[in-house]
Amino acid sequence: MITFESVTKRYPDGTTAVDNLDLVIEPESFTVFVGPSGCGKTTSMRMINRMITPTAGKVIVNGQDVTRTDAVKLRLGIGYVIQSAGLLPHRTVIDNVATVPVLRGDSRRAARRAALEVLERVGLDPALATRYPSQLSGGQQQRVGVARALAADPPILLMDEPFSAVDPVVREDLQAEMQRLQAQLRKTIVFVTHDIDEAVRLGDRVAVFGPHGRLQQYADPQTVLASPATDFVADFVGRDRGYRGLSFRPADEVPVHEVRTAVESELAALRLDQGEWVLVVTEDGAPRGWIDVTGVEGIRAGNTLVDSTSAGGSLFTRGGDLRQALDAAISSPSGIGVVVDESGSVVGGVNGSEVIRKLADQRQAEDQARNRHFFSGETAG
Ligand SMILES: Nc1ncnc2c1ncn2[C@@H]1O[C@H](COP(=O)(O)OP(=O)(O)OP(=O)(O)O)[C@@H](O)[C@H]1O
Repeated sequence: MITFESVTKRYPDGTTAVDNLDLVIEPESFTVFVGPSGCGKTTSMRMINRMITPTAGKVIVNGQDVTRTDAVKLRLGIGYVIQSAGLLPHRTVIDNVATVPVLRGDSRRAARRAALEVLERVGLDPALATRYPSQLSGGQQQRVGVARALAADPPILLMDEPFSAVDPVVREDLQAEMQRLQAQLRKTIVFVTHDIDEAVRLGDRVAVFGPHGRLQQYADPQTVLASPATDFVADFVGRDRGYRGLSFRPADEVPVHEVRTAVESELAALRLDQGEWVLVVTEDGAPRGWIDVTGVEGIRAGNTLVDSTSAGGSLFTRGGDLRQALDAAISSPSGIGVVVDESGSVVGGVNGSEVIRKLADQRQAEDQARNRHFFSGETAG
């Protein structure tokens, strides 16, 4: 069991990321933390494995206050899957999966044999085991990320927006795979997403986070949908369900703006204003996450790129629909949805309010067309 007891996290710059959180996560349950970007989901999750320590209150895992447990031992019992899969690029798939068991003291041979079994379990062809991560598709990499987290057979699995960066079809496959796995394995899973559809589909329990890191509702998915506890939840749930209609509308008229980008080696020298965000990209132009002034300070102080950037959510591949464009915008800490081309390189950004405006324009044009048919005596199609 995982318990949050009056947990607050305030960052040194004064941001309250999590405000007085009380939450009990039952063993073997699938709990989803959902809410828009910046409402404290990731911070809450990272307090479970002690990547972040609370400012006040306690996080208790299996009866022990995590700040009083040995961090290494604690993490051996907690698998962790992140959006970009976090695979080691210079190790083969099988060695990525075998990493933790080897660290734990298993022989390399035994760890590799077990890794092959886990790969099969997550639906990956064992023939891929000798490839390097860059030789896999995004969806396959995420499966390897899940396999790696499962390899040490931890009772708890933390998953932070694990499927946000893959396209919607692959994402549905991965969700179905997760449901199948959970039915077999019965782990205690905590899963972060900004997508209410994903939350409702996967969760036994859904925790909806709102502004300033305040928990708005914690209930089973049906209750969240049918009886939202606050106006915020009603708006979030209602708005997001309205998105479904967006999937049929192309986004090709939504303006794509230039976004400021930087590669890792340029970060320490960046000068940013408070509230300004820069998109970090690889040498090939693929997105790696957003950075703000606090992140740049972190880089200068020697923190890693992963610790200094916000992964952001889903990407919008040029040519996609309005839902994907809006999804990218609301899941991004900067409010700008990242647009990539077919090869995954950044081409610019879309703005959430412009996506909504485009939708309103399209609906208005359709209404006018219907009225024209009506007044001319034709039947609308
Ligand atoms: N290291 C940090 N220093 C200062 N503020 C931070 C730090 N990490 C997160 N924050 C702030 O805390 C708040 C909560 O962030 P958190 O990442 O937990 O939210 P989230 O809901 O997971 O959002 P996202 O989905 O974008 O990651 C945000 O306002 C964020 O800017």
